[in-house]
Amino acid sequence: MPVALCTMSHSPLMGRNDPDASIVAEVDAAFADARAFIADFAPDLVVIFAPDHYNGVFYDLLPPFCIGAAAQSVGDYGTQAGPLDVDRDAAYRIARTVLAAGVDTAFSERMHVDHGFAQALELLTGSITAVPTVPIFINSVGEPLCPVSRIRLLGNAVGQAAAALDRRVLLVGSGGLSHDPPVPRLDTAPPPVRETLISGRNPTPEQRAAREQRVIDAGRDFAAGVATIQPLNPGWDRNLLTVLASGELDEIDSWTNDWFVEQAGHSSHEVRTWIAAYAALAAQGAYRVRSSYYRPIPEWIAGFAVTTALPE
Ligand SMILES: O=C(O)/C=C/C(=O)/C=C/C=C(\O)C(=O)O
Ligand SMILES: [Fe+2]
Repeated sequence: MPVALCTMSHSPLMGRNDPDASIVAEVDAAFADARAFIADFAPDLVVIFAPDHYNGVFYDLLPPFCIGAAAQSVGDYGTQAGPLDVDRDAAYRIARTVLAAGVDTAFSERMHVDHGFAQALELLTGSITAVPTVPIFINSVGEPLCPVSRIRLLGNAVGQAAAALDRRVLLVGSGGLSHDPPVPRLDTAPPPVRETLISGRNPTPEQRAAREQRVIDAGRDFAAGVATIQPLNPGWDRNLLTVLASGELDEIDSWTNDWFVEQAGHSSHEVRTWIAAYAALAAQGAYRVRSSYYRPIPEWIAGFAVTTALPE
């Protein structure tokens, strides 16, 4: 069945701590191109892989993956709040195929998602309900993480499931390339923050605003060169884009989780969502990258990229 792919970095700092207007215009043009590509493809189902940033998934029960049969967006960083238009039947069909392939995904009838999903759906399709969706969470933040080789297997199984649906399926991956924003970590967080990582659902508006302001401040400091967070790594980012475009995805299996962090920061694990989306596309045969935009954008704490691809 027809498939197409669009992968994109997200950043909660877009519109909150913008780079020079010429760079914003360049990114806007990349998204306009992606939207035109998607409109031309006319998907009737979006399968989106995205991470969570302790808004929907916590250490009280932290699976490596979760397929949502129903999901609602928490509305962080000004993204749309409320239910996604989840295609429940497609979600179950995909989950059955993934489990049959030996990939032990979790499953949810009440998934909570954050800007990782919502920003991508809004930017690419106009809203969180524009096209029926199957949201697939990939843990990219809460260590310990599974080896990245499992992500390729997940993507492959999702791609096989997508092929068996009689649908026009857009595969989306949402996550930054090299970046190390100040997402708290369980082993270094002070006790009150640690508790929010374990069970922090439904913060008060004041608590959410304080978290968001901390990230905005970090973006300002990073762009000013005075933040203590890890630099972006454009060389690493460009190599990743080259490998994804080459179709030689099994090369990625040897990359260790520590190497991702050393090279590209903790949140570079978010490229798991890209790897899954490309592996899903590869499940249907050879593919060709149709467009690839990249720029390191310190104001957004992001190696920022947007790609589109189609089967050959
Ligand atoms: O500080 C917190 O509690 C949360 C921080 C974030 O949610 C940061 C998110 C940053 C991204 O999504 C990104 O990929 O840069
Ligand atoms: Fe993120």
